[in-house]
Amino acid sequence: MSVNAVSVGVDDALLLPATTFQAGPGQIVALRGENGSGKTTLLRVLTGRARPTAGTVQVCGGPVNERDPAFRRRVATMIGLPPMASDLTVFDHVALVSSTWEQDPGSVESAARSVLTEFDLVALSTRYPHELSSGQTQLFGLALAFVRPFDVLLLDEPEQRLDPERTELLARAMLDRRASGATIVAATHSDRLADRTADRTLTLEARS
Ligand SMILES: Nc1ncnc2c1ncn2[C@@H]1O[C@H](COP(=O)(O)OP(=O)(O)OP(=O)(O)O)[C@@H](O)[C@H]1O
Repeated sequence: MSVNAVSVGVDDALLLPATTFQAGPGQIVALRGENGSGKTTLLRVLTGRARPTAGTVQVCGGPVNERDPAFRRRVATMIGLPPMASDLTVFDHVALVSSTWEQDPGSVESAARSVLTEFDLVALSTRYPHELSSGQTQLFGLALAFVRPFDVLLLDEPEQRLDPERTELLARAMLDRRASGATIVAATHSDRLADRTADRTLTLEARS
């Protein structure tokens, strides 16, 4: 991933000041900075949900294009909670996402069970989304991001609503995917998560 002098502006507002960084396979970058410094905007640029006003971006060696299935196959994101179907259980959702990306249909159920175990959600497998606490909902969203294969994972404050034990589950899941060669960029306000996982920190400077 290569970000070169990328900035984002809307009318007179500067959402992201000029930012440059690189991240390779097997690296975790913690994106730090105070509220409003541009972390989510940078993640949105990396997913293709926002266009840079200036600068260049490459993800997985090519241009960013959310509409390209090959790009989406390689890049997973969790920016806010994903939409959820009120009449599908936690297990149904996770299996549905897994089945979208898993080449071998016979592996879907085991992949779903594995990620539910990883995020301590097995006991909640048969619940509906509206039957989860806020922290459990966050874990559920994370399970939907982590159940699928990816080369690049973009996370926006993934530690939100999590207690220290569940934050540790998240850290372990991130380190596990890093060990498999993934590049992870995580915007976070958690010193604990950054200290535990990050190879590098990129701090966006606040504007006056
Ligand atoms: N559509 C918009 N028009 C103008 N300014 C915007 C717009 N969207 C976001 N901003 C501004 O862009 C700046 C960066 O927002 P962004 O959400 O990227 O910050 P952040 O670092 O993720 O903040 P937080 O830590 O609060 O999540 C903020 O000052 C925000 O008010």
